[in-house]
Formats: sequence, C-alpha cells, structure tokens
Amino acid sequence: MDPAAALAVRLEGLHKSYGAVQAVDGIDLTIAPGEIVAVLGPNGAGKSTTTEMITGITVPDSGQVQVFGRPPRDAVQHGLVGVMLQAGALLHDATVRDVLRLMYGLHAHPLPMAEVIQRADLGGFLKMRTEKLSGGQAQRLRYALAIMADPQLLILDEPTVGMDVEIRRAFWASMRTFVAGGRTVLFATHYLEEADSEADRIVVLAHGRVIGDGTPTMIKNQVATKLITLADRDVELAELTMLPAVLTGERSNGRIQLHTSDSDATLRALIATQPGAAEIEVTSASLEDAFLALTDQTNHPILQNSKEQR
Ligand SMILES: Nc1ncnc2c1ncn2[C@@H]1O[C@H](COP(=O)(O)OP(=O)(O)OP(=O)(O)O)[C@@H](O)[C@H]1O
Repeated sequence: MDPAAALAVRLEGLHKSYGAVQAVDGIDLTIAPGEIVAVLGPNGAGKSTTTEMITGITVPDSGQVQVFGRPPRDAVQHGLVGVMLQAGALLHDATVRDVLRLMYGLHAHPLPMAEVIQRADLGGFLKMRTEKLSGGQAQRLRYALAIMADPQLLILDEPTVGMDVEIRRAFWASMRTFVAGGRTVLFATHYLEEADSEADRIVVLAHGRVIGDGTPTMIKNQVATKLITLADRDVELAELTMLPAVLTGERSNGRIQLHTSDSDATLRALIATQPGAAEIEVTSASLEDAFLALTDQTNHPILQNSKEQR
C-alpha cells in the first residue's frame, strides 16, 4: 500500500499566492487518521487557504496535497471528506429541509437523514428558509451538510463563528461523539481556548507558515504570553529587551511594552537590575500580540519540531 494512504492528510511544500500576497508560504504537514487537529492563527495567517487546498477547492501554486493517499478532489468524490467552509453559500429561497433533501441525493452512502438532523440539532427549524437563519443556525446546517456523506475526515473552517456559548458547547459535544469512532478532524480557529479544549494537537500558522505544532499544553505555554508595561523614563529599551524571557520590546504611548513568555522571570530581573523602572503593570497579551511577538522574534519557525518532544 502507498504509505501516504495510511495518512489522513499529507501536505508537502505547499505554496499559494494571490498577486503579491503569499497566503501559504511552504507548509509541510501530516495528519494521522483519528487525530483532532486545530489550525490556529491570526487573521490572514493562511488557515482558510490551507483548508481550501486540502478540499481541492483551491489549487496550490506548488507542492502536493494528499488525502488518504488520493488527490483532494478524488477523496471528496469518494465521500471520504466532509467540509464546512467559513460562510459557505447555502441555497436561497429554500427551507432547511429542502437543502438537506437536495444534498442528500448527491451522496452514495449517506448517514440516515434522521441521524444527520439529530447530530446537527436541526429539528427545531427544518421549515425555516435559509435566508432567515441566524448565524449559528446556518452553521449547524453547514455542519449537517459536512457530516452527511459519513466522511472519514472532517474539515471545518472556523465552525463556531456566530454561535453563542451554549450552542458552541453543544456543537462540540455533538462533534466529539461523531468522531469518537476514529474519524479525523481538522478545524481552523482564532480561539486558543477552543483549540485547547477540542483538539489533541494544535498547528499554529502565521504568515502562511507553520510556526508551532504540538500538544495544546505546549502551544499554550508558547502563545499565552504576558505584556509588561512601564513608564518610559530612566530606563533603556535596549537593556530591557535583554531581560530573561522577553520576546519583544517597544515604545507605545509614552510607555514601554515588553512581551514576555515568563512574566515572573522578567519581573524579578527588572526589579533587580533597573532601579528606575516605575509604574509597572502586567496584563495578559492578546493572542494576536502573542503571534506577532512569536513571528517577529525570529525569522525561522521557533516552535517547529516541538511535536517530536510530545
Ligand atoms: N481569493 C483571494 N484573493 C486574494 N487574496 C486572498 C484570497 N484568499 C485569501 N487571500 C489573502 O491571503 C491571505 C491569507 O488568507 P486566509 O483567508 O487563508 O487566512 P486566514 O488565516 O484564514 O484568515 P481569517 O482568519 O481572517 O479567515 C490574506 O492576506 C488574504 O487576504
């Protein structure tokens, strides 16, 4: 058997640009069957472009994509892949039931319709027209369409956008039971918390490249960074950026901002070595800030290969 067929997803040297924008800039990634993988990254990191290439919707400029050892479109046609794209178009002027029936006919071996409706929790609004659905309801319909073919690999691009907290929780609970039998899931998200609670592996993308790949705990330690700010007087920025665990330092609105991966270590050294340091504050950095610090800090991927240390 082709060894690639034993992998759910294999990406090799993937590149895709749109004009001057390098959306995906050399991604290598393998995903084994049964893995639940979150692709985490800020806006424009290349998450959607990557998921679109895995589903065959977007063709890479260079590099290879294999899904269960097949070209992506082939895998989709064989019902091996279920896809839920961000804001995927839903048929207009039709009810939820109409959409389900229409799509159901396209699959060779679909799940029983009652199971699709129950798993996506659509029972309460089958007669509603698609244009009247709330953001969260539309997402549940997209989810139903994704699982309908009884796929081995589910690809979900920011599946919980527009869902309130309760629906989000129910969605993930349903998803967990659906994949419990060993299906593979790849989902894109902006939310570290969601990646942490739902995935057993997190791949971090920034600027179209993989900058991290590991367990949620490992990635959380890397991206859940802190921001230390202090008055911009009687201290030297260059000296502060040399303190332990500091990732980046900059001046902003009359203050100095230090991005740190270990605020305790940075603070101890700051107090010990900088008598002029004043008006010190420590806050949690936003995920966007953390990504920026991680990608600014170095030109080479700093977290890569962390998977091997799991
Ligand atoms: N069809 C397109 N035409 C032109 N540029 C595009 C297209 N699709 C994506 N891009 C650009 O490629 C880059 C990567 O976009 P992509 O949507 O893959 O990122 P993302 O991580 O999914 O972002 P988001 O979280 O905002 O959806 C961005 O700069 C985006 O503007």
